[in-house]
Amino acid sequence: MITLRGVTKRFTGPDGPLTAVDDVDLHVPRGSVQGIIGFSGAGKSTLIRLINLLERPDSGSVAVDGTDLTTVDDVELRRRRAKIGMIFQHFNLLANLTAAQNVELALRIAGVGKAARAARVAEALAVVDLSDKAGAYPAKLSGGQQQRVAIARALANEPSVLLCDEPTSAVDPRTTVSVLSYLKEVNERLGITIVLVTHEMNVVRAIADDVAVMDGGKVVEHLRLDGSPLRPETEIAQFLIDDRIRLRSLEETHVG
Ligand SMILES: Nc1ncnc2c1ncn2[C@@H]1O[C@H](COP(=O)(O)OP(=O)(O)OP(=O)(O)O)[C@@H](O)[C@H]1O
Repeated sequence: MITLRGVTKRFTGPDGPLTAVDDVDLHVPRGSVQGIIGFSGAGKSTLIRLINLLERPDSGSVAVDGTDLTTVDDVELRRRRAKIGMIFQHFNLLANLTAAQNVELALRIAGVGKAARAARVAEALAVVDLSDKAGAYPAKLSGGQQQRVAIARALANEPSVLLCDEPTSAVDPRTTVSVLSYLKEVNERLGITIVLVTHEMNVVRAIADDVAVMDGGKVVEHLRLDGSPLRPETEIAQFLIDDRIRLRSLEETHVG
């Protein structure tokens, strides 16, 4: 469960101060998938990075699983962060490590003992159906496979929350479907709460329960994806749900 209250983040940009995230409230129930959508510069990446305190808010509170992360000391923050996985647009795998070693490194950093690591690596790679690629280096993997290794790396530490910052922006539409299907599986099978940032409505529509629409650092609207017709009120939401890129059904899962 994630609860942001009155969260604001300011930066100093080339043209002076700017408010990237402006007094945002957001509640993500445990086990749900929260989409965050908006145009470039809306504040989406900053908002998701505020959830694990990669960015520290100037004001407001950020509670994950009941603890306000802005109030804990560095040791506790590190412990809490280990339970918040993150995946990125460009996968961020280390090129000189195999898939298994990339996953293992995350466990080593989190202080997991050698004996437990091998089993956890094998389990995490199995979740994303990459057991047969454990010894492969990233350069030998497709974009979709690399993102699945990144998902496995995030899962290895048994997180309660998985933050996904544009996880499908660097892959083709077919691979997008595959990555989304694994994320959905992670959510449903492991009960992990997911926050997913994207600028494509079709990506969130495929898996999210609720979409926060951002504009100018604010959440301007929520769209519930409960099967009922969407009735966007703001112009920005109306524009964003105007599907320009159609994804094939998630039923065609586990490809790419
Ligand atoms: N570290 C930083 N220093 C200065 N300005 C920043 C920093 N990070 C973000 N910004 C600015 O904050 C605003 C919001 O950026 P953010 O990356 O959160 O938007 P976004 O919606 O994720 O955009 P995109 O889809 O392009 O990634 C932008 O104006 C951006 O230039």
